[in-house]
Formats: sequence, structure tokens, C-alpha cells
Amino acid sequence: MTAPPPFVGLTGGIGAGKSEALAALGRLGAATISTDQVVHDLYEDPSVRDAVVSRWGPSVVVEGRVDRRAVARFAFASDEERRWLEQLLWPRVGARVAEWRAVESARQPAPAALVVETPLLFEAGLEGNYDATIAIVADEAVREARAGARGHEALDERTARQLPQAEKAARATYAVENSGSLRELEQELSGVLAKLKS
Ligand SMILES: CC(C)(COP(=O)(O)OP(=O)(O)OC[C@H]1O[C@@H](n2cnc3c(N)ncnc32)[C@H](O)[C@@H]1O)[C@@H](O)C(=O)NCCC(=O)NCCS
Ligand SMILES: Nc1ncnc2c1ncn2[C@@H]1O[C@H](COP(=O)(O)OP(=O)(O)OP(=O)(O)O)[C@@H](O)[C@H]1O
Repeated sequence: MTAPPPFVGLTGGIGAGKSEALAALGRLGAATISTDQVVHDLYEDPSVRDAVVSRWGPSVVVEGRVDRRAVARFAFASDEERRWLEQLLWPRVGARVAEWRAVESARQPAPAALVVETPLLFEAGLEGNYDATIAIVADEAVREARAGARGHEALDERTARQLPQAEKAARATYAVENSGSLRELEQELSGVLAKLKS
């Protein structure tokens, strides 16, 4: 019986390139899931929609759908509100990732790795769940410019809730630099996958 594929947590600062790294790992043969995407899907769940409406009022729903910009304004207004939202969503995200892992672990041929993009991996103390962790890091000016271009609501508050890039890099099994081209990023990640398989 062959060993299951390594279960890998992928993290990094806002705009460092986590989503591009996840896409590259997918092209390289890993099965991938983004917890940001899982959260976006959860806002379609009526129980989640009702919970945020009860907390913050009807203005968080626009044309029947949760408006994430409005949610971000309320959630990052204080630690208490942010914690409330995280406590609502994180257990549901954990359940969805566990389901996904069970399906992907049984897939034949086996993926090269099972990779979960988790922005708050270290902040949430999740590193012990994984066989290995990868931190994507970029020069601070590059990361800030990329993050700024996304136009995230409450960008400073999100950043303040996260560990600095250097700390994420120091804690991760592998730190991958993404200040160059996407092709260079994919090459670096190909090297990491080879190490994970060995
Ligand atoms: C606040 C929300 C509505 C904003 O949605 P939006 O589409 O604008 O951003 P998106 O979800 O794509 O996240 C972009 C980035 O913001 C950062 N971010 C998201 N949530 C948080 C948080 N709770 N603390 C710090 N940074 C965060 C991450 O770096 C993430 O990659 C949404 O991010 C959310 O519901 N967050 C709370 C749940 C959570 O903690 N998610 C993180 C992954 S489990
Ligand atoms: N090596 C690169 N070369 C050029 N553009 C890049 C590179 N890496 C990332 N980008 C671009 O920078 C932006 C942010 O990258 P990405 O979405 O992968 O980061 P992220 O860490 O997932 O961000 P967020 O925290 O906002 O979810 C995107 O527009 C992406 O295409």
C-alpha cells in the first residue's frame, strides 16, 4: 500500500502570491483547495447569510447575496466583530477541507500532494495539521503594491491581524520567494514538490 499524498498548508502575506502559487501547484499535479474560496462559497449558505444579517443588519446583503465588502467593514471594525466572524466560519471551513481531503486522498492516480491555501495558517495555530507548510513571500514593496491593487476593503486591519512575512517564512517548512516572474515561481514550487515526494 502506497503512502497517501503529503497534506500541505500554503500561506503567505496579503498579495504575496498564494493564489498564483496554488494555481502553479495544480498545474504541477497537486490537488488544491483555497480556504478563501471556501469562505466565498459559504456565503451562499443560507445559515451563514442569516447569521451575518442578524449580527450586522440587512445592509450586508445586496440583491440577495452577501456583500463581502460590507462584511469586511463590519468584521474589521473591532477584534470582537472579527473574532465573531472567524468563529462562525472556521469550523465550517475545517469541515469542508476534511471532506475534500477524504475525496482527494482516495483518488487514483494519487495527486502529487494535497495543498490547502490558508492565509491564517500560523495565526490560527494550524501548522500541526499538515505534513509540511509552504510560505510564499515577496519583497515587501512588491507585496504591498500587489495587495493595494486588489482594492481590498480594510487592508490595513487585515494586515495587522497577520504575522509579518519574515515570521511566516521562518515558521514554514519551505519559504518560496515570489518577487520575480510567474515562471520562476512555478520552477521554485516544482523543486518543493520534488522534496515533498522524496
Ligand atoms: C472579510 C471577508 C468577507 C472579505 O472578503 P474578500 O472577498 O474581500 O477577501 P478574501 O476573502 O478574498 O480574502 C483576501 C485576503 O484577505 C485576508 N483575510 C481574510 N480574512 C482575514 C482575517 N480574518 N484576518 C486577516 N486577514 C484576512 C487574507 O490574506 C485573504 O487571502 C472574508 O475574507 C471573510 O469572510 N474572512 C473571514 C474568514 C477568514 O478568516 N478567512 C480566512 C481564510 S479561512
Ligand atoms: N510572480 C508574479 N508576477 C506577476 N504578477 C504576480 C506574481 N505573483 C502574483 N502576481 C499578481 O499579484 C496579485 C496578487 O497575487 P495572488 O492573488 O496570487 O496573491 P494572494 O496572496 O493570493 O493575495 P490575497 O491575499 O489578496 O488573496 C494577482 O493579481 C497576481 O496575478
